[in-house]
Amino acid sequence: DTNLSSHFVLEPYDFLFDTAVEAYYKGDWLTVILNMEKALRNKATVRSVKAQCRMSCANRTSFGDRLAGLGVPIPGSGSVEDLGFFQKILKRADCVNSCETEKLGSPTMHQVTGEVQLEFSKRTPYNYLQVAYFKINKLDKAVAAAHTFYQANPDHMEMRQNLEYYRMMAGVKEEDFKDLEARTHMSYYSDDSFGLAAKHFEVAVDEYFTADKECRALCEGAYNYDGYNYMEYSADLFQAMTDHYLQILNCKQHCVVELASTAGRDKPFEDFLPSHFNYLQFSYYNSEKYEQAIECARTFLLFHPDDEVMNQNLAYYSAVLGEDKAKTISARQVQSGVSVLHDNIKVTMTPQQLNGSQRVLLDGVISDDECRELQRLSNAAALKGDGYRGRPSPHSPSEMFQGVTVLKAVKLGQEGKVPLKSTRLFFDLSEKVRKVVESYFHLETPLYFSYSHLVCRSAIDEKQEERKDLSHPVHVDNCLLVSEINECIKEPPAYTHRDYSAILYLNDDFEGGDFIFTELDAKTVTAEVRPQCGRVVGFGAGKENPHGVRAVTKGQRCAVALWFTLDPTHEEKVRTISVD
Ligand SMILES: O=C(O)CCC(=O)C(=O)O
Ligand SMILES: [Fe+2]
Repeated sequence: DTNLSSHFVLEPYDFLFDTAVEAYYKGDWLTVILNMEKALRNKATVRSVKAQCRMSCANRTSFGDRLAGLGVPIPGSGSVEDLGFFQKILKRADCVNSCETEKLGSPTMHQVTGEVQLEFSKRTPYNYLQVAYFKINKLDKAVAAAHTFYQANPDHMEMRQNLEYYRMMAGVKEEDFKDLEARTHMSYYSDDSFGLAAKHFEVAVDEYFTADKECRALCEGAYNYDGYNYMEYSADLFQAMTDHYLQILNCKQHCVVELASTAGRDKPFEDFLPSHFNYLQFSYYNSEKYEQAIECARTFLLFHPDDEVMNQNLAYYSAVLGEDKAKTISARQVQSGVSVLHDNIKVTMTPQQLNGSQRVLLDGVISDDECRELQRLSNAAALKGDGYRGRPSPHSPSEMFQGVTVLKAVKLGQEGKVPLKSTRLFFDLSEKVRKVVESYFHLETPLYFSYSHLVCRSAIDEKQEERKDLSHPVHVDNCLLVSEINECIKEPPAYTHRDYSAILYLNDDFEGGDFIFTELDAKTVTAEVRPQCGRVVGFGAGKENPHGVRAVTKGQRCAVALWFTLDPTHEEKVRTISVD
């Protein structure tokens, strides 16, 4: 074997960690330090090599976001288009594998147990290091290790006392209290950072995008299923690959939350990226750089178009700079997947215009092509799944009803019964709606899917005469409406964990079918929404929003009904396949 590099093996960090812990109990402080420091270094190396390999392999086997090919179905195994796509995934996995092997030794050597992962995420190594440094009189390092550990364990009394003790010691300096694990894109972000100079926030925004790219790259590549590699995975290969692909998608979607989270805080920062632009515009305003302030204000408004304060700021900066000049300055290009409120999404009606609270009507959320594809998916699923054109409606004898959940769509995709591309679109577009709703209502914590349902209702032509009923009776999504007494009972069997709802409409070529909001009496209509492609009605799922659907008297009405929860334990099954 002439390939020397293939013999290189980076020492696995779990092994180093164990060695250090063993040495700790023998009081061999130098061995603790040597091995623990190396464990931390090697863990970081594994992560960055993985990110680099995935990024460079993604560039070499790029398939962008489009699936290429002809889309000719092969019975029972997806379509040619899906297979071409997965061939590329396999090629990429191969590339990632050899890249990692070259730089780390066999990648399987660096797989660690969940327990070890947990120790590192709780920053336990710094607890050991703190003692060891202290014992050999490396005070500055002991302080930094203690501080680093404490950031992730703010309830740790002993470390708090240690820190107080260090603070009083001679020779300890303020700058010794540093967080050795601070993520660069976080380092300027704290509650008192308003006074900081704009250039710090510029750096933070850049670093955010770098971290985002890295997080997404880490989602790619060869995954293991409980320790098994792809090729040994016992399930059908096609299914293995689709599972994998969904994991990647899911993993990438969690990057936004991941990037806004930090050790020692149980919640992610609210609205992480938009906040950066808020700080930035404020800093530019302070230094009278109005052009930049306008740019940042506009960028912030991409996320929160109706934010009153920011709109006022923008008006003020524009007046100072001159309206004509201000008009020529546009928002910064924020990478897709990070910014969700594109210019083409518009708030058509605010809660006030809809005569209620926690209600919004948005337009332009998805395109005409996307609407058509989802409607096709619904019809294909009805054909392949539950018999032609669905079943009698559970709500009205005058309509037929067909529904497909994401889980069902994924299954049909895996069985080759509907194009996987459409399944992905269902997945992606519902995610887009989720982000838009989360962002519009300025939620403090992430919104999780609890159920997603693509639903079409079709009028039965011969049953429309004398019709008085609704297509969907007035109800509340998270409690049982008793309209006779104007009450809503929030108890099972109602889906009490639902916190927000959104309906994404796909078409308008039918008669009837308007969405209505009512009072708790289920009679007094407070607002009406005419469905159309790309329109979303989003609302709180509680008793403030009783709603229903008027009779569909001709044609087919299709919509994606999405229910969200703030409680991660109720996250929808298909979206929670865990990774890493
Ligand atoms: O399709 C609609 O417009 C609303 C449906 C609805 O409210 C529901 O399914 O809970
Ligand atoms: Fe509903």
